[in-house]
Amino acid sequence: MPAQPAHKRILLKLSGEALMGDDAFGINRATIVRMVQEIAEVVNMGVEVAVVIGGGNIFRGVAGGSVGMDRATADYMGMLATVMNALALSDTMNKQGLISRVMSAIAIEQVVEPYVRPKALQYLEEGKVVIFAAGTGNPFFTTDTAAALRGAEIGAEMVLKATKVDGVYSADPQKVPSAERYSRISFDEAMAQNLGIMDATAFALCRDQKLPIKVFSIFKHGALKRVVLGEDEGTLVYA
Ligand SMILES: Nc1ncnc2c1ncn2[C@@H]1O[C@H](COP(=O)(O)OP(=O)(O)O)[C@@H](O)[C@H]1O
Ligand SMILES: O=c1ccn([C@@H]2O[C@H](COP(=O)(O)OP(=O)(O)O)[C@@H](O)[C@H]2O)c(=O)[nH]1
Repeated sequence: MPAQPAHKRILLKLSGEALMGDDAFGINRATIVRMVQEIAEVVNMGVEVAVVIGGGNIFRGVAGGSVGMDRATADYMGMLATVMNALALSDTMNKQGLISRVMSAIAIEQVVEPYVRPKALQYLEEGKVVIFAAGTGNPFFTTDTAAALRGAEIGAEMVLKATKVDGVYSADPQKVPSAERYSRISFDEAMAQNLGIMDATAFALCRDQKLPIKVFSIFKHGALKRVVLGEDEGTLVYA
């Protein structure tokens, strides 16, 4: 008998920057195709998958703000960047035989449908992949917070944060090579140590809702499937 998934419904957060692959910016075709193949594997196991996609490969509000732009304006540009990524992801999914629907937190109806919670739940029950675009719809937030928010709203059993590093470390591993990886850490410990893997708003929301987070590498082949099967992969952040 094939292995059974440990989770029925998950919220997958895909880092925008991971979509760049080895490119300097934008969306790397081979990278997005490979990501979709990994997602298809878990969808085909019967897991209901919702995705929150970032936008850092195209635009980051903090970067715009730092060069003198009004921060809120820069953040709206960042949200629009996530819509572009969502459309690219959805297109790639549909070409690979998955059925996906993009829902936006900001009104942009000629392009994608608005986020309506019951509709999102219906799509998930029908086995469609729902891609949440435009983050939370508010400036000064991140797509990590959107992942926590939407994860809680749809009753996901876990938030899966697919990123460039393979877990939560004692310090940023890209800056401190000697940092050690945790196999599990509580929200309180992660927040007390100010670990930069996720912003505090996202951590706090997940902690309050008792929604665990699994941090793992999007570049590691088969990692998503192993997380869904409940195998030892990445770092578990628990309440
Ligand atoms: N304690 C830590 N453990 C792991 N990664 C960390 C830590 N502190 C900072 N980071 C950094 O956080 C990044 C992941 O955050 P993420 O928000 O997914 O990136 P992005 O902003 O591209 O989406 C990693 O690239 C890593 O360098
Ligand atoms: O609820 C949100 C989500 C995102 N953003 C903006 O969109 C950008 C891209 O999102 P993020 O940086 O979270 O993407 P990732 O780190 O995953 O690439 C952010 O920098 C913000 O400027 C925002 O203003 N509100």
